[in-house]
Amino acid sequence: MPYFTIIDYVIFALLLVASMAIGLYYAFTGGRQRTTQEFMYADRSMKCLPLSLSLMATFQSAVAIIGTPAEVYANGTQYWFIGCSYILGLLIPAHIFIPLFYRLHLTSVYQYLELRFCKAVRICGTVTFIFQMVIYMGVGIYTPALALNAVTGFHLWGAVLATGLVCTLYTALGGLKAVVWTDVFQTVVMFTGQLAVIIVGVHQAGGLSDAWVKVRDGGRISGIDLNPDPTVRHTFWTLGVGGVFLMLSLYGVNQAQVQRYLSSRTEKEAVMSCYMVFPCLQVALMLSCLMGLVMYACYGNNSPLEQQYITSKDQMVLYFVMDMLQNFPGLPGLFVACLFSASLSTISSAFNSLATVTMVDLIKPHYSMTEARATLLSKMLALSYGIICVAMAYLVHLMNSSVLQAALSIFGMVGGPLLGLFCLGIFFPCANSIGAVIGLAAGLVMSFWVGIGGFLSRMPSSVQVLPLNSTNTVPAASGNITGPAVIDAASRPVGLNGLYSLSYMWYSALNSSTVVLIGLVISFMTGPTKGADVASGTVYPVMRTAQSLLHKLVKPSACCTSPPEHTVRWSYGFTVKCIVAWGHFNVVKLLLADRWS
Ligand SMILES: CC(C)(CO)[C@@H](O)C(=O)NCCC(=O)O
Ligand code: NA
Repeated sequence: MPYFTIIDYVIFALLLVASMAIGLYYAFTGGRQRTTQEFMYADRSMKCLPLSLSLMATFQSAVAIIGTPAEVYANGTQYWFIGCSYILGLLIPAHIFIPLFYRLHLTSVYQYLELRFCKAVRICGTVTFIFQMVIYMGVGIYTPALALNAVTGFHLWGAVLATGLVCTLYTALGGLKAVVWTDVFQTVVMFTGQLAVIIVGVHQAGGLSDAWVKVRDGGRISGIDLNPDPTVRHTFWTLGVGGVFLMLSLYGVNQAQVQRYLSSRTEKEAVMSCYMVFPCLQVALMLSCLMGLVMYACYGNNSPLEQQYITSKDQMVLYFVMDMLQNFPGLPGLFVACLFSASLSTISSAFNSLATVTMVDLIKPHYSMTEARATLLSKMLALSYGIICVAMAYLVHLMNSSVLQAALSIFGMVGGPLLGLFCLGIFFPCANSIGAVIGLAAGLVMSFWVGIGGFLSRMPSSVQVLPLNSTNTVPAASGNITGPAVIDAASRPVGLNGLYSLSYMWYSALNSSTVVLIGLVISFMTGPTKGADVASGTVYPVMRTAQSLLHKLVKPSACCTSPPEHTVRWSYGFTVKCIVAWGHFNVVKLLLADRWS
């Protein structure tokens, strides 16, 4: 078993000490974290650069650092096409969600739901968010600790507790300012660690051109896969289009991110920071995909998993690092610091956003209290979520699919319905509160039905039913869940199994459109909201914007004349119905696939 040297331990300890120091700095400077405005929104004075790094770091944890290379090693670079979804996935938040939320001067993104619908919808949204983030936090803290434990024998719960404790302390003491600035520092550590490993790895593989030849001959460079089948795990459509919905749920309506947009000095800077997430995310994606390729260049099909040095794909990256970097004292430590940096920056954002929503959405509306007391309570909340996080890590212990897929499935299963709820409010003025609550519930039911159904139908017992042809035993593909999806005509899933085998990358899209569709149907049945009753600034004028754009394109001089109101409303409604019907047509097709074939 590879081992850690003293320098490695020192580097890892330095990461924790430096993060703690940043937390203490913001606890004793500025307003000393004595108001909720400072604790939750950094006095709404943040600049664009730190915000953009922090925005990226929030959903980039050890899961991505070890999950993405493992994915690329096993199945090639197809996953890289998720980068295409970043374009729309960030442009839409920048131009629709951010201006709308920023101008409402919200205290939490769920306050929007009360403004647009009613208090009950706000509470439903908040509770769903807490549920999502608490599970995700567990995955985030457990992943690096487990990998470290499996590969070096480092104490599992020691690592969980050390990171959990440090992270809780600096979040509770330093507030959002500390969270953002530790994110910046941790992002630098993260990129440096990955880059160092890639450079040394390429060197070990015999240089750049040798490495390239190996990955190319090993078939790891995937061309664009335009297969429209929604059950294939990774194609251009599942990643590039399904991914947009995933990105919207994370970068458009997630409290952790909206909190950062709201804490910027100006609306323009909030939009800019969202734009700047694009290059940062692309760099992060590139580094982790390259890491997978370098691993392949070094091991070929002879993976340490194959040779049973390790027991799961998720231990591969760390094993690779320890294996290749034995002769570079300090580098293994740097990579472990990189792994934990990624996770610290994620769970600190989770603590802070959870403390914020619990305070702002669940406690403050019901109990009046002084500012000092509210701030103290927020800090206590951050602390309690730290404890919950460690407890969740224990639960995640029980999950057993690739961590990357697990995390992205959570985003789709719980974040998807939330995205649908916000879209229902923002794009459909006719939606009412009853529609919103029932729509959200329907979305969650759909999500757990498909998500858990999919999970169960992929369990070993049902796998045996499939014909055992030679394609099922590709060496790099361990297990049926993550193997190259070779679905031939005979084993193509039909009926309900068709729905269960839907690619997890579509979860967000399916669940958010379910919320919108059911929300609209219920709203029309119970009496749609009248245009005049909708609070101002809470809906986005889709048709108005589209038509003024069109007018500008067709005849630049006539950009200010808008068509009569009823035409706008009618064509808007019609377009929306067409889009929703088309989406659901595809789901129904999937369900009835057996009858039609
Ligand atoms: C959220 C995305 C998809 C954005 O690329 C990426 O950061 C990712 O794959 N995250 C996985 C979850 C995590 O790293 O915790
Ligand atoms: Na992170």
